[in-house]
Amino acid sequence: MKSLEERRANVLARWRGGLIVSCQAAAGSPLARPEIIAALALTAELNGAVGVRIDGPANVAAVRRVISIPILGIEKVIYGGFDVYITPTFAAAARVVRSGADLVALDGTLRPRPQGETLPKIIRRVREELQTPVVADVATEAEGLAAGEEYGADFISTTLSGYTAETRDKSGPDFELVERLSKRLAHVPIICEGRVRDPEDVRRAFDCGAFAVCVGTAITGVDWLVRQYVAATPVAKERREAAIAERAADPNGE
Ligand SMILES: CC(=O)N[C@H](C=O)[C@@H](O)[C@H](O)[C@H](O)COP(=O)(O)O
Repeated sequence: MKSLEERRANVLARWRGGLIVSCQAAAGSPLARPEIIAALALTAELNGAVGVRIDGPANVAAVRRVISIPILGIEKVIYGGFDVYITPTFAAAARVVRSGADLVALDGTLRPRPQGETLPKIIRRVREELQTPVVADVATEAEGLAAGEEYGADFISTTLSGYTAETRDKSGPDFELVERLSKRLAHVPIICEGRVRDPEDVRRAFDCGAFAVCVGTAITGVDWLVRQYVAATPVAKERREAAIAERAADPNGE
């Protein structure tokens, strides 16, 4: 098994200044199949991406068979009563590492976690017991500083900005968070992730001090992309108008 330091050095050398492509598909999408996720990941590699972000052990294993760039593994698990869902437990992290991930991203907020686990403890266990570097997915500057300075996360990603109670009002990539964290955390690389929609956003993220940029929906979110274009068609407009008219005619209807 490679040591934590070897893995960390490998990713640092290969990811600096590069693009990570998040290859995910929502449950229920016809794209949510390991062989399709693997094809998306290989497409990313062949066209110059330096890494991929992959959800779930079965997808990680399928991707590992076809690419050689580092895989950032996550496992999204929903537990009733908890808001954290990105690799919420040590067991989830262990599953993606066993399936072939080179590093693990996990919820880096201080929100309560299932099974009484805590962020500092999960980060320590992933690094020590799995010898695997950790990316902390954060929403705020305070969370990034805590994860990077106090709990030993190897990388910080702005993934959750816009998706927590405190940051719900944010739209677009959080360039300000990238800038603040990269100034304050000189030794912890910052990944800009979340709502990066075009190449100009990527340039701006690097200008703000990002170490790497991760793009998902704008590249691999085929379901989302089709919906955006459909929404701009006359057919969609007619459907919207018909629905409004139907509700006006029968306000108590289903
Ligand atoms: C908040 C959350 O659950 N983010 C997820 C994390 O894995 C993914 O759903 C995103 O697609 C990913 O972060 C990339 O972002 P975007 O798809 O906006 O480029």
